Formats: sequence, structure tokens, C-alpha cells
Amino acid sequence: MTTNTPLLKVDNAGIQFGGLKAVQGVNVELDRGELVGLIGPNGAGKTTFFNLLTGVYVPTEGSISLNGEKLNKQAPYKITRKGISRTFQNIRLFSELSVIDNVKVAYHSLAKHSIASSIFRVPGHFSGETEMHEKAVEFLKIFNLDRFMNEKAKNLPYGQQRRLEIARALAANPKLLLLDEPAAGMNPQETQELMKLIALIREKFDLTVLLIEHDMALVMGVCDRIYVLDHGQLIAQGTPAEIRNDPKVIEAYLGEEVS
Ligand SMILES: Nc1ncnc2c1ncn2[C@@H]1O[C@H](COP(=O)(O)OP(=O)(O)OP(=O)(O)O)[C@@H](O)[C@H]1O
Repeated sequence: MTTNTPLLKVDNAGIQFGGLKAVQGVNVELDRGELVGLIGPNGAGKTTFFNLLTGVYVPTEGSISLNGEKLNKQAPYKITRKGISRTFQNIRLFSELSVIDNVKVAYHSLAKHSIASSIFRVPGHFSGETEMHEKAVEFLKIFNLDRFMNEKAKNLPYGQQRRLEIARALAANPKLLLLDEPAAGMNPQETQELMKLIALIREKFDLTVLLIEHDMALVMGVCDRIYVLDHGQLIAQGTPAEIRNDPKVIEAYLGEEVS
């Protein structure tokens, strides 16, 4: 691998469900440190594309590489270990677990499963429970969630639950973070704060971020580049200014606001 290798390279990837080509012939390249948006009308194939990247679905065409290494047909947990973490459109926290345990769960997904680690419950990345706890508190502090650490996740207000999901995804130490509509259901102030937070974690953790979002102000405000999907195919890519004025994008969104 040379430094010129993109972090993520998606080559002509697609998936078909029966007769429906949900994603088809998609080419995407992400460089290290980029914050890139993925937009498109409802049903365009955005979440399906995330499912391809994370191994939930195996592409029926094309290939996906991370750091030059092909990911095709690898199980989702292996892809997480290789460096792709995600959040979901519908929040998927362990609602009965405490806030801090939701973060610690991410560390267990990184653990090499040995009998010793299962018995002593010590994931390979940490020398012990205390170190793991301290690291989890550090993450919660970044997200301003440390004061709720012993609350059950389900008791957090909605906007905080969304932030906890991002904290948990980050705890898995990703190189590439996939955020599926992180601002969904947030009020304008929460959305503003989230924008700042996404910019901050990208810097702090040297991350590449791919963001699905319907909130155009958020996408246009934070992303370096944007890809646009429609009916499973990429119809445009470019800077926010280029995308805003692209006739194909305007047509795809006819009736919806692109501003
Ligand atoms: N497992 C599946 N089986 C059959 N069809 C599927 C499956 N998953 C997704 N699809 C279809 O693929 C298409 C793309 O769906 P997808 O959820 O990826 O769109 P999206 O762009 O994320 O939409 P939204 O913005 O509404 O979340 C839709 O027509 C959907 O019904």
C-alpha cells in the first residue's frame, strides 16, 4: 500500500434484490481525513450502500477495498476490526444497559476471542477493566455524556442517544466512520452542535467520515465533497457548491428543497 492508496475504494459495486438493483455500478474513493456526504432521495440506496461497506450485504457486483485490502465477503465484525464503524438510521443502542456499558460493548467487538479473555472479561486492547473504564469515560466526556454514564441508555433524551451512538462507534477505533442520518429527529440547536462535534472528532481522531443526511444545511455546511445517489446509481459528485447547482441533482430532488 502506498500513501496514494485511497482509504476506501469502491469499484463498480452493486447489489440486486430479486429484480431490484438497489445499488448499481457505484464508484467511490475516499481519502484519509475527508468528510464526505452521501445524499439522494428516499429509496435511492444510501443505507444499502452502507450495508455493503459494512458486510451486512455481500455485493453482487464490483469490489470494496479499505487501505488497499479487499473486504468482499468478510463478516461485519471483521470489517469493524479492520476499521469501519457505523451508526444507524434508527438508533440501535442497548437500551437497558448503562450509557457507559454501551461504549464498553464496542471494545468487546475489538477483543480477540480467547478463552482467557472470555473468562477474565478483559479485551485484548486493555490491561484491565479499570483502563477500559477510564477510556470509556474519556469518550463520554468528548460527547458531554459523562454525567449520564450510569443512566440506562433508554432514559437519555433523544439527541443524547444519537450522540451516544456516535461515541460507541468511535470507541471501536475506526479509520472510517459511517454516519446514517445522525441529525434525524434533532432540533436545530442540537443539529448545530452535532455539526461542530463531527468536525471536532474528525480532527481529533484523524478520521475519514462518510455521512448520509437529509438535512441539506448540515451536509452542505460540513462536507468537503458530496456524492449523490438516485435509483441506486451515482448521478453526481463534487463540492457542495457544484452539487447545489447540478441540474441532475435538482431534477432528482424535484419537489424537495436543495438549499
Ligand atoms: N433486504 C432488502 N430486500 C429487498 N429490497 C431491499 C432490501 N434493502 C433495501 N431494499 C430496497 O432497496 C432500495 C434502496 O433502499 P435504501 O434503504 O438503501 O434507500 P435509502 O436511500 O437509504 O432511503 P431512505 O433515504 O428512505 O432511508 C429500496 O427500494 C428498498 O426497498
